[in-house]
Amino acid sequence: MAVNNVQTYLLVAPAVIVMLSAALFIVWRLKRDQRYLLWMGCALACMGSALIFQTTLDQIQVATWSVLTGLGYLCGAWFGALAMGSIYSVSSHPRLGAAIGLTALVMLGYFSLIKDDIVASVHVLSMALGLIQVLPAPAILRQLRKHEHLEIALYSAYLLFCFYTLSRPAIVHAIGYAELNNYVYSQYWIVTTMSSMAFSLFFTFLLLGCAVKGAVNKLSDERDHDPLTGLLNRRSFNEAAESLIRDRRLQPISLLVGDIDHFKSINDSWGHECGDMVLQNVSLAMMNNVRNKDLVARFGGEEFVLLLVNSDIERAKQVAARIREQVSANAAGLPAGKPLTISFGVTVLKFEGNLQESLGQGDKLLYKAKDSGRNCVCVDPDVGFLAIA
Ligand SMILES: Nc1nc2c(ncn2[C@@H]2O[C@H](COP(=O)(O)OP(=O)(O)OP(=O)(O)O)[C@@H](O)[C@H]2O)c(=O)[nH]1
Repeated sequence: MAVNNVQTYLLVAPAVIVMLSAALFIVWRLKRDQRYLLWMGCALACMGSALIFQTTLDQIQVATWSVLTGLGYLCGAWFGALAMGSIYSVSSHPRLGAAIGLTALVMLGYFSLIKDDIVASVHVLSMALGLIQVLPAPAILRQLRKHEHLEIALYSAYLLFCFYTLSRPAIVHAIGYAELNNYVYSQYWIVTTMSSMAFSLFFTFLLLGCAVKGAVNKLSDERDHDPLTGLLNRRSFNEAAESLIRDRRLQPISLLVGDIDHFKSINDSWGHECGDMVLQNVSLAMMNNVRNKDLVARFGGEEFVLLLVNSDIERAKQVAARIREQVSANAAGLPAGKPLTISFGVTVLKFEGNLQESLGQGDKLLYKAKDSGRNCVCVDPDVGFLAIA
């Protein structure tokens, strides 16, 4: 298995692939939550190692070791499909992939160790690799509309790679079968190693782009949302509300300031965890009663603010009443028989009016509702109190 000069040059491409896999492993280690980096790292490691090993073999050894090198390539394709499935949250059908791989290994063994037919080996391997790779593709295609440019580019490159793998028998046919008699020095081998390197570089580049994008999205999500309930926090609510208020088409806009009654006693009686669950369930009740463009925020503690677009005071009153009823009806997860109520202050925002002033007004109305015995909706300016449940 001595390596000569030509082989040294041929080793450059697979060595680059192995280095790319190391880069993906390192980024995965740093981030941990993006599994597809690990799977694609495994895919490139398997493929690169198999390419390196096969490049160092002579013609007889290529046949002798074909099952082992085939195993490397098949594992690479299997991990690659797993990576793609993981990015788009679809199944890569790993069992079916493994079954295709095992069948291919048996056929490879037959065509290299028993019948010695290198053309058949190449064809079997190419078809099996292409089929394993293509397994997650239809499911990804079905939900591709949800994704952005980067993910669409990645999918297109992957499809191209699947197509290239499946068409390899045709490439061998075009180059001429005689070439394969000196396998690792053939044009076929140069095309294979170079194209594998080009695709690996492209995939690594796109995957790292996806990883950076995912990290940025996660950071901005954490910056904008309350970690317990997933609702907007005060800062992101103010930002989003200011831009909605400036849009004349969304008028009238109403503002609801809500606060769970006697929340402290829930914590004191049933523990902080139960209090957290109540906050989550109340948030859910709020989200279930608003439309897509409306905003729901947790301003801290047990205080919530809702901004309803295209909503006059009547609709705002109805929404507040519905939330109150739902919260009281299922007590937001409290032990049976324990009452849970919520009070609201409701006001309407003027076009380009001062948001902070209106929030202050909503707060005042909320305190009025609390002073009036809680479990009610206090409406601005003179609609008065809704009935107490
Ligand atoms: N479980 C839980 N409790 C919280 C959280 N944030 C604030 N609290 C608690 O919420 C309680 C708020 O109590 P108060 O401000 O007295 O209000 P209240 O008991 O609801 O009384 P009223 O508003 O007057 O009806 C405090 O005991 C806080 O510790 C949280 O994230 N989780």
